[in-house]
Amino acid sequence: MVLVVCNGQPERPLRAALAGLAAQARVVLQIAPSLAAARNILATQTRAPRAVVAADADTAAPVLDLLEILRMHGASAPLLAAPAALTPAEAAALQDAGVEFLAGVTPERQMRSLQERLQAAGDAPGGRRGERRAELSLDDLAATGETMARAVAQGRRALGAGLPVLVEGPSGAGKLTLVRALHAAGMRRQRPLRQLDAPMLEAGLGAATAAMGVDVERGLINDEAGGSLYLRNVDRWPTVAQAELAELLRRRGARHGRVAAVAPLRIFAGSRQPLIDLVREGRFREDLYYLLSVAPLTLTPLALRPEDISGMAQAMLERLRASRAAPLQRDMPDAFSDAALQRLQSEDWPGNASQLRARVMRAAHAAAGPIITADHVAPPRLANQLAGDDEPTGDHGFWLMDEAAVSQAAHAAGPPTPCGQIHDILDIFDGQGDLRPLAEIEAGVIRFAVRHYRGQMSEVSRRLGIGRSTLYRKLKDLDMMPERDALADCDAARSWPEGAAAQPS
Ligand SMILES: Nc1ncnc2c1ncn2[C@@H]1O[C@H](COP(=O)(O)OP(=O)(O)OP(=O)(O)O)[C@@H](O)[C@H]1O
Repeated sequence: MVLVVCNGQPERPLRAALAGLAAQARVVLQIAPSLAAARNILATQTRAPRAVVAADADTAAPVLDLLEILRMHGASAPLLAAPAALTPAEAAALQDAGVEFLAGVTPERQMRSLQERLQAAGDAPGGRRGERRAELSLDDLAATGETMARAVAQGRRALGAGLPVLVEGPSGAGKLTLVRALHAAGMRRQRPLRQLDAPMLEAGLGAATAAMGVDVERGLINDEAGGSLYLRNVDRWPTVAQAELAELLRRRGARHGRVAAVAPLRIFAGSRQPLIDLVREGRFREDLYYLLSVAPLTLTPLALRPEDISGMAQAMLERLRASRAAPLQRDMPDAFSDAALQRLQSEDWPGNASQLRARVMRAAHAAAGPIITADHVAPPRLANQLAGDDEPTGDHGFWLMDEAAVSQAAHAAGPPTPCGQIHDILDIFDGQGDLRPLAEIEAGVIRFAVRHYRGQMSEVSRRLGIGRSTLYRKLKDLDMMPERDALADCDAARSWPEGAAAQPS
């Protein structure tokens, strides 16, 4: 699915170009005529978009706002835009944010550029092509806050012992950033850090590693690939791939025995959910869990570690400055006011570090002087609306090419708080005033309960009076598994144990 965000219903030339794209590239397009509509689609879709297009944004601000919404929902899809009039500073701000530019001045040419981009992305599933790499070192990370400092210290110990490292934490918490820094600090830094992600594994582990140019046997068992391998989102790996990986790691262990510390390939794994919970629920192989979790590190949600926020925001700003050419740095702020930092610390950050980064970029762009003030870091106007500060705009319509998504999104359209209100979700009547089928009402109740109890599945199952396995089966039937479901994502922060610090390795 490609999400196309417009300012109002698209004009005729854009509509024609979109129709052409849908037909030629055979992609499902979802058109959101406002940022609020885009947010609703992201909150209700079970499949992440392949790409997001800010179709008629002329300036940098709405594109950066959209980026923040994407980060809030843990969407790592590339964001593409074709703003007509940008100052060099605005262009640099968008580039820093990883926004890609569509070529051409006409909608038709721009959509052709999008089509080429989608084709080019076909060989990089799961990759984050839109994200510019400006690595943070372990020292940089350790300086950002207590939780990070603890995780870094434990990570360093694991590096020294040559142990596989499992990093757990919700979407956008900084797992990959930590893994990159650990890789860069280790003995294998001259060799690449490769990533294997769940979407790459549909055809099995062998096919996925072959696509990376690595033979499973030689690369992963005999370690000829060298460098590091990051097993991203292992909590979402298909069962077959879990079995293949467990077998490979066992054979690798048998081969290297106790000399794993000097083996040329280091294994990292990342999980958005506490893996042990999945083991208990029978959704993750126990043997694989023990193979991967020799040195577990936990990055709790940002909301649970407000002491990390100012250090992270400063680090993000510094990195942003460093990534710009010297003449452009002069126009950039270089510090936050105390009030700005306090404001950042007072927010919930459901999208964690990803969302914070998007906000910092937006603030750096908005600030005219050397200091970022509290006003600059205020949530985008849309966030205020969603938090109920403004009147609802009523602008939640969709012009969609996917019928299922229309009805799904229409159900959740316009929740006045980020977690919705009961009448938005539990409408037992259809548009004609007739009762909805029981299955639909039940789906609404489950959806509401997941939101209401902030993704805490044990609480949801207790309150609904059903077992956890029944709950998970129903979620699966409804295509609402928590990790895929932005409803739970909305409060993923609370599904992690409060105050859970990084575990000793
Ligand atoms: N300690 C930090 N300091 C500065 N920036 C950070 C820090 N941690 C994360 N970031 C930034 O936040 C963003 C999200 O981080 P990252 O991709 O590492 O999250 P993740 O937990 O791996 O996400 P996902 O679960 O979606 O894969 C990145 O842009 C990264 O640069």
